[in-house]
Amino acid sequence: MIEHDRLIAAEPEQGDIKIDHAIRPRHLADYIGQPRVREQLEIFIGAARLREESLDHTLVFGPPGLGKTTLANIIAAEMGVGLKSTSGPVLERAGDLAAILTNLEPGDVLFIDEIHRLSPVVEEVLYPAMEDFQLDIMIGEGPAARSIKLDLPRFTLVGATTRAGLLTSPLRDRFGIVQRLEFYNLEELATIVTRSARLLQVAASDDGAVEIARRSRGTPRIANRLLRRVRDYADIKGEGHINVAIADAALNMLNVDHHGLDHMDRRLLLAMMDKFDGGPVGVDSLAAAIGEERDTIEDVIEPYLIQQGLMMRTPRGRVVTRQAWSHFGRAPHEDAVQAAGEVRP
Ligand SMILES: Nc1ncnc2c1ncn2[C@@H]1O[C@H](COP(=O)(O)OP(=O)(O)OP(=O)(O)O)[C@@H](O)[C@H]1O
Ligand SMILES: [Mg+2]
Repeated sequence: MIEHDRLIAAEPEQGDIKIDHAIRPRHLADYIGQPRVREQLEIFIGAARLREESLDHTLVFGPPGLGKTTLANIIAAEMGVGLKSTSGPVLERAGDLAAILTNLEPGDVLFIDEIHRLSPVVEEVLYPAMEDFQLDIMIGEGPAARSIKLDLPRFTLVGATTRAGLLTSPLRDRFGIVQRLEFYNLEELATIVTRSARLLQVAASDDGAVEIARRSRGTPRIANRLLRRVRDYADIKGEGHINVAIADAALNMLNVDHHGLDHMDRRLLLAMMDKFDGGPVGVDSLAAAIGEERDTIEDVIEPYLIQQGLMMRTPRGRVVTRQAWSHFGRAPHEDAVQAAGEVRP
């Protein structure tokens, strides 16, 4: 079962959505970690409120589950304005975006998730809307076609994407504020687990929370999901109390290793070692070897492994590091280690 549904997948799943409303932070003060993002937004939001203006358009990027949607909601709440949400793939035609734009109230936040997936025609409509708060759209076809211009209320566009590099540069240039979310450290994740446990009325010791945090891949969504699974285990085997022993036993049972790596991570690293001698290997070959989409590797799996120093991107392709070989108890392949630019200790 666990082999199919990826326990530590960073994308939301059904169970996440159910408890999400209970634990999702609503205000900047409850948003744990990301100190640089929080500090900047506090200033920008404070200044915009002081001047009674709308906040500049804001782009938030980072791997799945780090808190982009949460941040969009917080921005609207802190500005005291409404939020309308949509996403890149949903907006198929220019008219879809026009309908949303003409429905905005002054000051509203328009949240566009997966903004790198907007179609070019929709992007064209977005440019004058962002820059001049004008809707400029063609209606009808052939000789009867005409262009109409409408004034829009001032609004704040909040765009979210897993990789800023996927945005076209005219779109990226139209954001006044750009925030990059980083993986969370152990202490921050433990604070998130403790907070969620409190809100869900689960008894968790500090060391139990730390153990869950350690194995959460730097990602709050995964931390909250592991907390739920460990709670189930604790209900049956630990009289409802989560401590370090219960957390460890539950996570071992769930196949999440001490590094927080799951079978997808392991499969990727093992394929690099076993099939490609540790690399360098191109991402497309790697995708074919493990039967995953290239995008999944680039957006979901690889960022954390790179951040943890288990693999690297080099101009010649991906390589595993010395640390990865030792994680799996193997002798490093010296060519690969050299390709990673690592010198013999
Ligand atoms: N800074 C934070 N402090 C506390 N909890 C957080 C924080 N960031 C995210 N979370 C929790 O993690 C969950 C996932 O966050 P969110 O849905 O905002 O991620 P996302 O970046 O939008 O992911 P995706 O790329 O899949 O859309 C939320 O339900 C929220 O409860
Ligand atoms: Mg989201």
